[in-house]
Amino acid sequence: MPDRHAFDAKGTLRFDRVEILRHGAPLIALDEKVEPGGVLTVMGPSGSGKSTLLNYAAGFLGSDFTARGSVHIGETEITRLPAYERHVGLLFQDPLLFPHLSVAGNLLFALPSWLKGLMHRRERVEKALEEVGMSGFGPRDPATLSGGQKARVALMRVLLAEPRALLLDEPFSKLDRDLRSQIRELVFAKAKARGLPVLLVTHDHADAEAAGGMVVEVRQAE
Ligand SMILES: Nc1ncnc2c1ncn2[C@@H]1O[C@H](COP(=O)(O)OP(=O)(O)OP(=O)(O)O)[C@@H](O)[C@H]1O
Repeated sequence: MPDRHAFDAKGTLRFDRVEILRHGAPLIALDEKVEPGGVLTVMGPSGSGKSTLLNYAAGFLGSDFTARGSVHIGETEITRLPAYERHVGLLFQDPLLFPHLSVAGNLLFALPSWLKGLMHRRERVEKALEEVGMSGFGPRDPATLSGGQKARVALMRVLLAEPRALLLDEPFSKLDRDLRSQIRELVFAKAKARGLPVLLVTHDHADAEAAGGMVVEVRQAE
């Protein structure tokens, strides 16, 4: 049996005295936690290191940076694990759907490898589309979708991979106002229903308010 999960329990996402340095100079620091189903919002000026912080948690820190401190989900220190075993779901400004795959292909790609049987996999995908009001969209080319539809597919692609936490890097910023509030309600509701802790990076106070949790303001590094 392949490793079904590197770790199973849902848990608190915890940044334990994390400090990130760029070329040896302090960039950003975070010492906070977010409970399952909760949202922690990180706000701050452009260039203050918010995306870098998410990259550290996800395992993609660039070579210009070094980090101290650790990131945990429940009892597991994920910063000790390779990126592919961290089970964090990432959403960015752009939905980043694979252009050469259909909507269903994008979603099938995300399913964990232990989930066997093509029929079973297809059913999961169809259910995911149904969950976001997109039944029957499986064969569509992602290029033919509206911005809101792309955002919904990107969300379900992340959730189908069964993450233990969500890291959101300005995922609503390219959507116009009405759509923005719809999509963010959807993202927060799905995360809450699954008991996932969420770290949200945003410039928008309305996003922070809608998230409802604690807000941390980071400053521009000197
Ligand atoms: N891959 C990289 N290699 C080197 N420097 C980088 C890299 N990515 C970002 N930087 C630099 O690191 C600093 C922090 O960037 P980061 O993208 O984390 O900031 P941010 O707070 O997310 O900004 P924004 O709000 O504009 O998205 C910036 O000075 C940026 O130019």
